[in-house]
Amino acid sequence: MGTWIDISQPLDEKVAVWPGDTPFSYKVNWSKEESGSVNVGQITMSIHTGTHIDAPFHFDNEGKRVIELDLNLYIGSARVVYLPNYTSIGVGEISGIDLNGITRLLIRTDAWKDRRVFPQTIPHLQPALAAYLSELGVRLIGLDLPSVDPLDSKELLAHHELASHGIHILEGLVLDDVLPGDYELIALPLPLVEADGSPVRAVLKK
Ligand SMILES: Nc1ccccc1C(=O)C[C@H](N)C(=O)O
Ligand SMILES: [Zn+2]
Ligand SMILES: [Zn+2]
Repeated sequence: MGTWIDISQPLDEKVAVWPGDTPFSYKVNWSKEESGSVNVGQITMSIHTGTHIDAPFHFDNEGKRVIELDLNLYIGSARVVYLPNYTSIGVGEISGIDLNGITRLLIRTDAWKDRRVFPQTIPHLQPALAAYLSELGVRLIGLDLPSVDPLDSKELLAHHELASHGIHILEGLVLDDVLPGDYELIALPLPLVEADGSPVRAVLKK
């Protein structure tokens, strides 16, 4: 008890990338031999790769950028719930689970089986879940999936409904070995001033 566990996807060239989006790359751009002192690396990636948060600017031109988001959303108590085998998750699917007093909700679906391959289809969040969760006090929702909407959605109804109810989005978690229950979460975004999202190192402690 009391040790932090990593619930983040490793970032290397094998990480699954949204179809058509920028591949991940890391390279030593200035080697120790060249610089005379140090290896200096460079990363290139889409922000929506691996474990990351969405800022509202991702889906709303008037929405907040990463730097404007309240850090307190991404640190603190979180409840993990297990909802496997659904094609979508809405009030009906979640209403049997006690969420009273929960600020941060992490949903383990186990639906993204091989995380090295971008999924064909995922369970999505039903937009009406946003109002239900915000009524309970939820401010952050995290999933073990690359999106909260269907992968082919252009309207991104769940993204918009969550944002309009003050619920922030954390995607691409690794919850394979995480049992339902209460934890401490840290999943801090980088201080990216203009960005539409940020990779995070997400960790949990019982
Ligand atoms: N990277 C993309 C490239 C093209 C189109 C969508 C995406 C997304 O990332 C959308 C997804 N719903 C997301 O928020 O992570
Ligand atoms: Zn995203
Ligand atoms: Zn998203």
